[in-house]
Amino acid sequence: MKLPILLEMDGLKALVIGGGNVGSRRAQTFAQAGCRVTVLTPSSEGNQREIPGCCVQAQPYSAEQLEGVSICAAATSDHALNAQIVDDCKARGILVNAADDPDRSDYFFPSVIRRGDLTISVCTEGASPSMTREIAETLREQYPESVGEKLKYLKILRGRILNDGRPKAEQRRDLKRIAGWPLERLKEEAERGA
Ligand SMILES: C[C@@]1(CC(=O)O)c2cc3[nH]c(cc4nc(cc5[nH]c(cc(n2)[C@H]1CCC(=O)O)[C@@](C)(CC(=O)O)[C@@H]5CCC(=O)O)C(CC(=O)O)=C4CCC(=O)O)c(CCC(=O)O)c3CC(=O)O
Ligand SMILES: NC(=O)C1=CN([C@@H]2O[C@H](COP(=O)(O)OP(=O)(O)OC[C@H]3O[C@@H](n4cnc5c(N)ncnc54)[C@H](O)[C@@H]3O)[C@@H](O)[C@H]2O)C=CC1
Repeated sequence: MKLPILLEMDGLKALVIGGGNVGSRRAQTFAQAGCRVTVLTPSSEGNQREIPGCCVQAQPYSAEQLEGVSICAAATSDHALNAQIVDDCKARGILVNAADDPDRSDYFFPSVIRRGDLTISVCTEGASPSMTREIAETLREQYPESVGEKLKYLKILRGRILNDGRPKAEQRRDLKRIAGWPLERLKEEAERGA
């Protein structure tokens, strides 16, 4: 069973094998999360592709490349190779995803919507990535960028409430109440106490 948790990825070493469409997307996802990312591509593809924030190496995969790696994504179009990478990672306790094998993957890449401190993640565990995309689109409209701004003020007000020395029950009541306030009111209240 897959558990949705938010992992701190800063500084972790990630290895992506295959620098095609899917591989470069995976690599950028890791890089944006602060990982140190290496992408292995066949030497024939050499310097064809640059992937922002990633170290692209025109080298074949070998299990030695897994040294020091925390998380791995096998994204080649070679099914047998992807399966070998999964075996090698599992033998070493490294978390692994295979782009062509949801059943053997330790984790999935969901569709992610970020609005400031709000993270919404959608996944159908491979049943229908198209449906995932559709649901994510709906959520993007339902939760516009302004939600991130709201959260910024809620965080300030929450900090204040938790430090105001009142009984816990009263604080909780207020925390629930302000969560329903519109942006303007939150902003006003947060700026008033600043
Ligand atoms: C298991 C998983 C990978 C993992 O994480 O391990 C996986 C597996 C596979 N996808 C395939 C196909 C497609 N994937 C997409 C799109 C996305 N796929 C994504 C995730 C995942 N895809 C994971 C499960 C997530 C879940 O189920 O919720 C998203 C969310 C994130 C991302 O990839 O970055 C991104 C949407 C991002 C967004 O826009 O929000 C589209 C649609 C499109 O591109 O428009 C198609 C074609 C239409 C279709 O098939 O529906 C195939 C067949 C490949 C083949 O034919 O060879 C496989 C392999 C298999 O099924 O075996
Ligand atoms: N969202 C998802 O998870 C999706 C997954 N897939 C799966 O992902 C895999 C890759 O798909 P794409 O990136 O679209 O294909 P692609 O053809 O764009 O890229 C495949 C890459 O694998 C590389 N490759 C092939 N053999 C290799 C080897 N021995 N060593 C290193 N690299 C090697 C190729 O050079 C190429 O760069 C496929 O298995 C496909 O079934 C495909 C579409 C969506």
